Amino acid sequence: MSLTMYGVGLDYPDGERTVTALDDVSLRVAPGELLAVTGPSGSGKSSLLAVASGLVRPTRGSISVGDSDVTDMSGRELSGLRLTRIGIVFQQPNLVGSLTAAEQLQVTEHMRGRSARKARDRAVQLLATVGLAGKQHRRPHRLSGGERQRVNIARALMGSPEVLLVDEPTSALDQERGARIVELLREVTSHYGIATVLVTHDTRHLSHTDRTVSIVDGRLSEADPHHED
Ligand SMILES: Nc1ncnc2c1ncn2[C@@H]1O[C@H](COP(=O)(O)OP(=O)(O)OP(=O)(O)O)[C@@H](O)[C@H]1O
Repeated sequence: MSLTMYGVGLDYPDGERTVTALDDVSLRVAPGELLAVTGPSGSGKSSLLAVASGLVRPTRGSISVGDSDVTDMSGRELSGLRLTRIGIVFQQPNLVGSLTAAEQLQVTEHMRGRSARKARDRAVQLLATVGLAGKQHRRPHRLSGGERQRVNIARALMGSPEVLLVDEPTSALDQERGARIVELLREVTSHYGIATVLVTHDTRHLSHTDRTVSIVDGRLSEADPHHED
């Protein structure tokens, strides 16, 4: 299923004025497509992910996952959407220190109605998919920064999302580990046919993405990744 935004605007109140964080944003991300969104600090990148995930309601415009209009949904329906159709990879992995890698993935599975055994099998399988075969028993302090980010990505895949929203996944990693994380996103996007939006400051990894758009003052424009630096 694709992610579609049409004429999306987001205003934040700021004293007597409003700040326009998103201004008439329209885009479509197809299944299996990895779209990079770049832009300077404060340009609206996090706002774009926040409205796409339904965490923040846009002031104007419409957002759809497949043929479901996200902007019409109740809070309860939006929670269900994030559980089963949208995966979110936050910048910081936010792993629970006392849980193993597999348990990080299993912890919310009862909300999806999966049995403990099925959740365990899926967690182990997804950890292998992201390159962590045999490391399912490790707690976060025994994983590297790149490995923690892989657990974060595997956790976002547990609900078999149609749309994956990824916020600055390479910011805490060196060049090589960052490049491998973007390669991994490329692989899972193609393999599972997910529509993926990757927000990044880091223009070094854009060769692995299908398309790049840039955002400045809340407005999107197509960018040529080879002329970004
Ligand atoms: N809760 C809020 N209240 C008021 N203004 C906000 C709020 N959140 C963001 N903004 C403003 O909206 C604009 C876009 O912010 P956003 O966080 O989307 O940018 P960004 O591109 O993600 O920045 P960064 O790369 O620094 O994380 C900025 O001008 C910011 O100051």
